Amino acid sequence: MMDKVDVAIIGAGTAGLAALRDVRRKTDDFVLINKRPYGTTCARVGCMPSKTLIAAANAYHERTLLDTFGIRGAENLKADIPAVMARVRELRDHFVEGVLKSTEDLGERNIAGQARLDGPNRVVVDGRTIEARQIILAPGSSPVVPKPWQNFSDRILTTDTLFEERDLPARIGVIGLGAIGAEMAQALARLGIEVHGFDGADQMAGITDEKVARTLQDALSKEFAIRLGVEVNLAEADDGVKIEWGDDSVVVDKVLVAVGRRPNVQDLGLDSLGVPLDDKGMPEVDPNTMRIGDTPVLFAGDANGIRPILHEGSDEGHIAGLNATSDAPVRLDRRTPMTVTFCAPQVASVGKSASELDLEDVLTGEVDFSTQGRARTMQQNCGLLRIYASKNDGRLLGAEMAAPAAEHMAHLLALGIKQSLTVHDLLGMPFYHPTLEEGVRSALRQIARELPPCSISDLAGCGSLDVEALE
Ligand SMILES: Cc1cc2nc3c(=O)[nH]c(=O)nc-3n(C[C@H](O)[C@H](O)[C@H](O)COP(=O)(O)OP(=O)(O)OC[C@H]3O[C@@H](n4cnc5c(N)ncnc54)[C@H](O)[C@@H]3O)c2cc1C
Ligand SMILES: NC(=O)c1ccc[n+]([C@@H]2O[C@H](COP(=O)([O-])OP(=O)(O)OC[C@H]3O[C@@H](n4cnc5c(N)ncnc54)[C@H](O)[C@@H]3O)[C@@H](O)[C@H]2O)c1
Repeated sequence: MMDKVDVAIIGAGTAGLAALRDVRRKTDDFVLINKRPYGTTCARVGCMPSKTLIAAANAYHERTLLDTFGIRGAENLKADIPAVMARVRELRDHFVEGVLKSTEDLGERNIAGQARLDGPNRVVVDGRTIEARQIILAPGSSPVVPKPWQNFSDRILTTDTLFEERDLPARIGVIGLGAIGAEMAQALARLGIEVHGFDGADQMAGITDEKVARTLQDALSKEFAIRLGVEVNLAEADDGVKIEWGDDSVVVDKVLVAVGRRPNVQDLGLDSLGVPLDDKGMPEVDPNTMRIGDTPVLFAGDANGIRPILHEGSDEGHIAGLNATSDAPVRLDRRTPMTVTFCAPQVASVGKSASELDLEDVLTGEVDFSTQGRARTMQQNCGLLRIYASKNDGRLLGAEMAAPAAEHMAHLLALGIKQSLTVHDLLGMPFYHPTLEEGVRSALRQIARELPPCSISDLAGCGSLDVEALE
């Protein structure tokens, strides 16, 4: 049987659904093909259940601060892990249900099955061939579990299985301390589990600024064991899994593998497109149109490996949807880069990261949150924020931070970078007292001291009082 449609979308994740929204505005002649399960990585096994678990862990962790606030009796609090996990799933189910509703009116245009390209205008799903004028690929990504570790079967967890656990064991190893590993290792530790975290790299959570990386490592090391720059091996143990590194080892009950995610392209038929593929089997994609070369195929979301985070995947779906339904190419500028990792202190990067700049060649201002007034009142006085600005004109270039409420400061700085603002422009804004944002002002003022002074009639030139309670 051969069907013909205007647009075929492969993948009903965030990118695919964003594409669908734009395609539907122009035509009803489409199909959405999705390999089960439905519900998106974000809602089902990603952003939402992970943040729900983190919220529970942080709520329980607050008890460690209560005595200092003068609030007694915290030692009687207990984390009921089965109840914590049940709430994660309950909320997860709610989020997934909302996603499922968004496609329930598609009828036969919603096809459950694994799609494979058969040339630039054909998709095969369960033996059915569909010819499409334009094809949008959005098949997402999956957790990587190195082959030898797969032998440890149910001792191995990934974020595809973690949230299904009814209870959690006493000892968990977390291998890979990128975004997922840093978030989950700390959450598990805060729930009272003995956590051993490992990463092959020397820095965690994607931080590239060495000073910020060290601050994060010092902070997280107080909560769980961290070994960086190590190569680990797994071995059988009587009562669990032995994690070995160098001459050392530790036995844990389960291991959460968080060493990255791989694009779901293995059986996608990209080789049938007739375009060059790199050594990972990936084609080149124009990030402003999402088109693969001159083909009628657009490639969006985690699977293209460009910016594998949610708002970027959603943008890419939008760009792909526009291009699949317009006669002329639609080129969209991409947003100011921004990432946030939801550990505590939160990690964020905005604009250019330290690794993309020559730090000798830019102005750098920083604030140490250990002595920042508002952070101290809340017992969140831990972290470092570093801002980078151009030596020529003081224009903001980027920032990296491991700081309290970094998610909010990152958005503020992203606005400044997007608007091409200078350090003095930002210092001209109001900074309310006492806020964590006053920390941003301290870092900006440090940079401003390296720049020609602004006019005496400009409040941006107003300096610091150098008094903790007043900054
Ligand atoms: C634990 C975790 C936490 C995260 N936290 C955050 C966060 O806090 N903030 C953030 O920005 N990002 C976060 N992310 C990343 C974010 O979830 C992803 O970037 C986003 O969900 C990717 O969306 P997508 O549409 O590309 O893929 P997906 O949502 O995975 O959708 C792809 C769909 O395609 C289907 N599919 C695959 N192959 C085929 C095929 N051949 N045929 C048909 N269908 C196919 C899949 O089954 C799936 O339904 C997190 C990810 C994880 C795992
Ligand atoms: N808050 C967020 O935005 C958020 C949260 C979770 C996940 N995500 C996204 O999900 C994706 C996957 O996250 P992730 O943390 O799995 O991947 P990642 O690539 O961010 O981190 C993987 C980490 O594993 C380490 N590693 C790789 N192989 C290793 C090995 N054999 N032994 C020890 N360490 C090893 C790497 O050095 C790296 O630090 C990312 O693209 C991320 O952006 C985002």
